[in-house]
Amino acid sequence: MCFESEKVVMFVNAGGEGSTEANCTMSFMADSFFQGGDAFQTGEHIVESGDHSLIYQSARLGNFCYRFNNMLPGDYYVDLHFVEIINTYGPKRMRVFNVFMQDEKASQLVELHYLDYFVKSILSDFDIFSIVGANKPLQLIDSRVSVYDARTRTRTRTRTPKPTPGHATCPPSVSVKDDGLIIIRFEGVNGSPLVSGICIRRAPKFSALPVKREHLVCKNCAAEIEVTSAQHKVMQMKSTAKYEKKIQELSAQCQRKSDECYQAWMSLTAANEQLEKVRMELDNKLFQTYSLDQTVDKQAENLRNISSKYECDKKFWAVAINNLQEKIKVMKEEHSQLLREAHECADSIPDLNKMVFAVQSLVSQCEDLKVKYNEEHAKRRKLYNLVQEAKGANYSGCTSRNIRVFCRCRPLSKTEVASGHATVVDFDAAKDGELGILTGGSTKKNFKFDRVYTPKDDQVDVFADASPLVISVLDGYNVCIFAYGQTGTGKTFTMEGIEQNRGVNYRTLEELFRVSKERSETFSYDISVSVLEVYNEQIRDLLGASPTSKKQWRLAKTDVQGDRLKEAQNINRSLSALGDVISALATKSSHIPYRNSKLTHLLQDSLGGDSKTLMFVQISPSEHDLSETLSSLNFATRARGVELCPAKKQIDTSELQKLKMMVKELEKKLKEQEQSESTTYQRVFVITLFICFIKIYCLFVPYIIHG
Ligand SMILES: Nc1ncnc2c1ncn2[C@@H]1O[C@H](COP(=O)(O)OP(=O)(O)OP(=O)(O)O)[C@@H](O)[C@H]1O
Repeated sequence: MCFESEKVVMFVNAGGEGSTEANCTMSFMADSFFQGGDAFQTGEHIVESGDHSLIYQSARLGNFCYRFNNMLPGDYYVDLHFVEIINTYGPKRMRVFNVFMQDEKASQLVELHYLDYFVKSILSDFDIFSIVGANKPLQLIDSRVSVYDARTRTRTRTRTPKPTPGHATCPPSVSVKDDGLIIIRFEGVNGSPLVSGICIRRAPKFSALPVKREHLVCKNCAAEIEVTSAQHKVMQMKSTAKYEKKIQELSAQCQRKSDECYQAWMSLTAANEQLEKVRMELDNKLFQTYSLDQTVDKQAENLRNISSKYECDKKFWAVAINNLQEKIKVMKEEHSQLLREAHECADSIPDLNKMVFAVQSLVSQCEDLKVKYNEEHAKRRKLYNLVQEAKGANYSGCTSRNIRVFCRCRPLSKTEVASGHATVVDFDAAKDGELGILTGGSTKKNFKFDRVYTPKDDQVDVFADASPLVISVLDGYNVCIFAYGQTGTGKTFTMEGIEQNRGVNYRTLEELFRVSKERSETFSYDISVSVLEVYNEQIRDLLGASPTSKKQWRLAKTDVQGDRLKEAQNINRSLSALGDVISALATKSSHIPYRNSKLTHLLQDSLGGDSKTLMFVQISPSEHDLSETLSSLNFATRARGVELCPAKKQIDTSELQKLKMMVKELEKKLKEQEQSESTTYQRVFVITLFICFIKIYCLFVPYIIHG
C-alpha cells in the first residue's frame, strides 16, 4: 500500500516566525493555534537539521496545547518535530513529557524510528535528550512512511542507510469529525514539555495498482493460468469489493464503537464532573459538620460553665437570703426594743429635767468648791512657810528672822593623814547643832549653828535641809544661799559638788523645776537664773562671761602666787566690811555699811532685807588650819546673830528690779575693767587673792510670775 498523494495542510513553526523555503516547496506558518506556554528561540547551530534548520531554532515550551480549528472532516497525519535546544548539556531525564492527540495519548500510537533501526517506543515519558542528545532534531511522523528524510523531505520506502536527524513514525491518521478540531496536548512528567514544529497532512487516498496482465497459479495442479486484465480487474474488483465491504463493515463497526466510546467518555466525564461536584459538596458538608461540631462543643462548654456558675450563685444567694432574713429578724427585734425605749424615754422626760437641774446645781457646787480649794491651797502654802519659819527656829533656837548658818567640816585629806595631821573638831553634839574646837590641851571652844555636818554626812543630807527654801522661792520669797570659808574647805564641793555627786546648786535647780512642773496645772512660772562668783570686791557673772574674760581670769589666778601678802590686806578689808555689816545688823545700828564692799553691797537685801538667807560655813578639821577655822566660826556665829526683817513675798517686783539693776551695773563695770588691759590686770590680781579665803555663790530668782 502506498499513498496516492500527500497534501500538507499546514506546517506550524512552533515558537518561531513564518517563512518559506528557498525552493518554494514548503512554507511554514508562524506559531499559532497554541494555548499557554512560552516561545523560545536560539541562535545555536542545529546539526543534521537539513533544509528545515529554521524550525529547529525555535520552540514552544511549558504547559501548553495546540487546538487546530475549522479542519475539514477526514483523516490527517500529524508530524511532530522536536529538538533539545535549551538544556543542551543534559543530563538525561531532565525533560520528560507525554503527548496527547484528540485526548488520546499519542504514545500509544507510535513507533519510533531512530537511525537505521526501528525502536518501538511510547511517548509517555518522552525524553529527547536521552534519544538524540542536544541540538539534534527528532521527528514523529506518519508510520506509513517508514523513513522520512528530514533534509530532502523525499519519502522513501527503505530505511535511510546513513544516520540523519532522528525521526519517529506515526501510526494511523488522526480522524477529524464534524467539530473540525484537532487537539494536541503536551503534559510534563519532569520539567516542561517542548515542541519545535507541527506538520498536519491530509491522509492520502488508496489507489489501485496499474492494470497489467497477470498469471494465476492453480492450487490443485500448479498450472499457470493467464488472465486478461479485464478478468483480472473483475477479480480484483470483486476482491476489492469484498474487502471494501469488509472495510465498510469494520469502519461502521469502528464508528459505532467510537461513538459508543465517545458517549461512554462523555457520560464518564459527566459522571466525573458530577462526582467531583458531589465530592466538593461532601467536603463542604464535612467542613460545615466539623464547624458545627466545634460550635456545639463550645456551646456545651459554655453551658456547663453557666450551669456551674448558676449553681454557685444559687448557693451564694441562698446563704445571703438566710443571712438577710436573720438580720431582718434581729432588726425587727431591735426596732421593737427601740420603740419600747422610746416610749420609756417619752415617759421619763420629766425625770430628765429633774436630773438636768440636779447636774446644774452640782456644777455650781463644784465651782464653789474650786474657789474654796484655791483659798485652802493658798492657806496651805502660807502655813507651809510658817512651818518653814518654825523649822528655822528649830535650827538655831533663835527667831526665824536670823540668817541660817549650816556648818560643814570636810574630812582630812590623804596628804594630811599621811603627814599625821590631828583633827581639832569634836562632833559629839553635832546632832544638836553644836561643834567643839580643841584649841590646845584640854581647852575646847563650842559653837552652835542651825546644822552641823560631820565629814560622813553626804550631799543628800545637806540638800535635804536646804530644799525647803526651794518651795519658798516658788512661793515668791527672795532666797540667798552662800558658802563661806577658808580655801580648800569644801565651798565648791558643797555648792557645785562633783559630776557623780552633785551639790546644792544643781539639786536646787532640779527641785525648782520639779516643783514648778508639779504645780504647772495651777501656776505658770517664768524662771531665769544668774550665777555670780564674788572674789574680793569683784563680781563675776559665771553664765555670761566671755571667753576673753575667762582667759584673763585664769591668767590672773595663776599669777597670784607671789603676791599673796599684798592681797591679804584687801581680803581682810572685805572680811572686815562683811563683819562690819553683820555687827551693825547685830547691834541694830541705824547705819549699815553695805557699800563698804561689793560683797556686802550685793548681799544687802539678803543680809538685812526681808529675804531668807542660808550660809554654809566651811571648815577644815586639821590642827594646822586651827586659827582660820576659829576665825571662820567666829564670823559665822556673828552672822547667825543677825536678825533680819520678817521675810515677805516679792509679789511687787520692784525689789527684784532693783537687784537686777544692781547686777547690770556691776556687769557694766566689769566690762569697763576688761577694756582697760593694764587696769584689769591690777584689779584681777587683787580679786584672785581673795578667792583663797572666801567664795560666795549667789542664786537669784529675779522674777517669778504667779499664775
Ligand atoms: N565634805 C567633803 N567630803 C569629801 N571631800 C570634800 C568635802 N569637802 C571638800 N572636799 C574635798 O576637798 C577639796 C577642796 O574642796 P573645794 O575645792 O570645794 O574647796 P574650796 O573651799 O572651794 O577651795 P577654794 O576656795 O580654794 O576654791 C576637794 O578635793 C574636795 O573634793
